[in-house]
Amino acid sequence: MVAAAKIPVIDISDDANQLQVAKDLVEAAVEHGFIYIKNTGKDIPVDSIENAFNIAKVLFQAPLEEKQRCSIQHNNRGYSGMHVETLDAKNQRVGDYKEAFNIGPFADGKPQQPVPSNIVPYEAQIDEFQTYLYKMCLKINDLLGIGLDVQPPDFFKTRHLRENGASGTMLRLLHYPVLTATDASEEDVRAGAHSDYGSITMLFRLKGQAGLEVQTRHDGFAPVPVSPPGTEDDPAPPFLVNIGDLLSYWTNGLLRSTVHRVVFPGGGSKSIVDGETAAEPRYSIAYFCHPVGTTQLTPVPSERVKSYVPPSDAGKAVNPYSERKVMTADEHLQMRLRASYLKLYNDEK
Ligand SMILES: O=C(O)CCC(=O)C(=O)O
Ligand SMILES: [Fe+2]
Repeated sequence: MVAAAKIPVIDISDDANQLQVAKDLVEAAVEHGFIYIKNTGKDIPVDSIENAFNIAKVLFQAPLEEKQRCSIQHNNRGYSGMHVETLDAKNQRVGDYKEAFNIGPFADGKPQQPVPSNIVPYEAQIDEFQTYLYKMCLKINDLLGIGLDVQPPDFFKTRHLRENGASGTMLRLLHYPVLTATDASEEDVRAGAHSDYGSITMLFRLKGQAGLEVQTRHDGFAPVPVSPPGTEDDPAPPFLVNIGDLLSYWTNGLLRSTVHRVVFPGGGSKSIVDGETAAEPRYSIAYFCHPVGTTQLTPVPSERVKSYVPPSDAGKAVNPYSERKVMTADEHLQMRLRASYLKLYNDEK
């Protein structure tokens, strides 16, 4: 049995205990950058998550031409096919072995982008799921502000409110097919090592489906089980929250943005946890939260952030985008998208 990554499990559903929960969340964000959020079914109904996975399965079964009709655009919405995105451009010679569909916010119950016709009947369910995710994004941002004693404590939350302006927030459905003998290449990775771009990411996975690994402080990678000990009997596996580069940058590096990847586990250094397999297609759903695009990323008003001095041995753990120069949330996102979608941007120069 391999050693799983050490990531705390936190229950944020108990509002009576808010201050302690907020402090625990911040400590986990400083220490690990990844947090399991216990899934009690209270904030996000289990049905809604199951529906979303079923919709993803339907969507990816659409004919390739139909998915390509909805190809990803500069607004970061739409379909990206196999090998199109390269999350670790410095080290990968082949793009990621995955396909993905990015869905932006709906307006009046309707997507504001082309979607494959086979998911049109499910638009109401997608809209509802996105609403739960948006509320959860606000709740976690609220807790982080309280736990960090930002002034005012709702600083992060108000900067994520839709009514304050458009943002890069995105729902992403992901499909990682099984590596077939004919396609197989030594160079294939499901998702190259990367840190996320935004403020926080919420990640949903299916029981038994291996693949996600996080970088440890010793420069190795450790698997992240879908169902860590103590959550086996919950209505659904916990979801993961991880800190993205923007929030790390915004807090002068205090909150940790952790490098992670998705592998074909089972061989060599790519270990697998008991009860999980890579023998079936893998699906995951990510919700990338971003503050309103015009937000200036000057360090957040918190004494703890102000007095934070990064450890001198931080080395690679320091986010490569943390060099301080003021930019907006939108500029930060554009910088990262250009690096990941080389072809989309280069073809149009
Ligand atoms: O599929 C996963 O488990 C992780 C995906 C991921 O890290 C990403 O899309 O940023
Ligand atoms: Fe990621």
